[in-house]
Amino acid sequence: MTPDVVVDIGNTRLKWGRCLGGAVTELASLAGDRPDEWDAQLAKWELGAPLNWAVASVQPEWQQQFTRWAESRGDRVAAIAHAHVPVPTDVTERERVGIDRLLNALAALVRVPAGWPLIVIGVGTAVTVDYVDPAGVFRGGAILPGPWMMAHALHEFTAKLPLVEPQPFDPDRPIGRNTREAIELGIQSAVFGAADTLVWNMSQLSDLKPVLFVTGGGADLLRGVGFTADLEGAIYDPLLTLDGVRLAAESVT
Ligand SMILES: Nc1ncnc2c1ncn2[C@@H]1O[C@H](COP(=O)(O)OP(=O)(O)O)[C@@H](O)[C@H]1O
Ligand SMILES: CC(C)(COP(=O)(O)O)[C@@H](O)C(=O)NCCC(=O)O
Repeated sequence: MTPDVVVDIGNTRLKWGRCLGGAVTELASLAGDRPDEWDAQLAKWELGAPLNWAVASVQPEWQQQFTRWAESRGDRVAAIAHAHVPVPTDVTERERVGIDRLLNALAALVRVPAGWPLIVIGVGTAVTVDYVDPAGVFRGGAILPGPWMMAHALHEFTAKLPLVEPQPFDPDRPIGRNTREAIELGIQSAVFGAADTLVWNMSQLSDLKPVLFVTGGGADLLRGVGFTADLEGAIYDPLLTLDGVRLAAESVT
């Protein structure tokens, strides 16, 4: 099917991608459980009915609510399942891999000539770092708490730590001089340090230099950082998952 809008439902935000001319051209990041926001976004994009939606989700409750809302408008909603993602995997439980991780791999694979190893970092509620080998096989990766989850955990599990908004990594600030700066630096270092180590370890799996993709609502927190690994290139693409949904929708009849 050819969707009018693709949807990526994460654990914090519901993302819409407007599709025009075989590409995702615009992104909207919306609340996962706010039909009033969805109505407003439709009006903003001046979209009528009936629409074709392709939806991929790692949050089943929001997916149900979204599907009910769209179907009540008379729209068609295609749910993207693992079987729709034409990316071979070498993992022990393919069906349990977050579909967003597989969709990122699919979209990354079409952006790079065949034969290159790929690494995809997703910075959202969780951070994921995944490896696609030179044969195009998704080999799995790592999952760690995302920056906002870390900020919330530090605030909620302590008496004295304020809730801090994660900030972009700043290599010129190696020391936090007050509580807030110390938390910001701790979160930046946790995310970048983990990502950098994982990327380096994954880069050792092949003689070819990997191409790195960074996506997710928090991708900007890593923008401009220098990774230790020797990379063929680093591509920051906030539309990666949504483009994966669009590509997977081609497998839906
Ligand atoms: N408390 C929060 N926790 C997580 N993300 C938040 C929070 N508040 C705002 N955000 C925003 O939500 C987005 C989360 O990234 P996104 O990739 O959409 O995550 P997910 O796919 O897990 O829903 C970020 O753009 C961030 O700015
Ligand atoms: C790891 C994730 C929580 C990331 O989700 P997000 O941060 O995008 O909301 C999601 O991909 C997920 O629920 N995965 C299931 C387990 C797995 O991928 O193995």
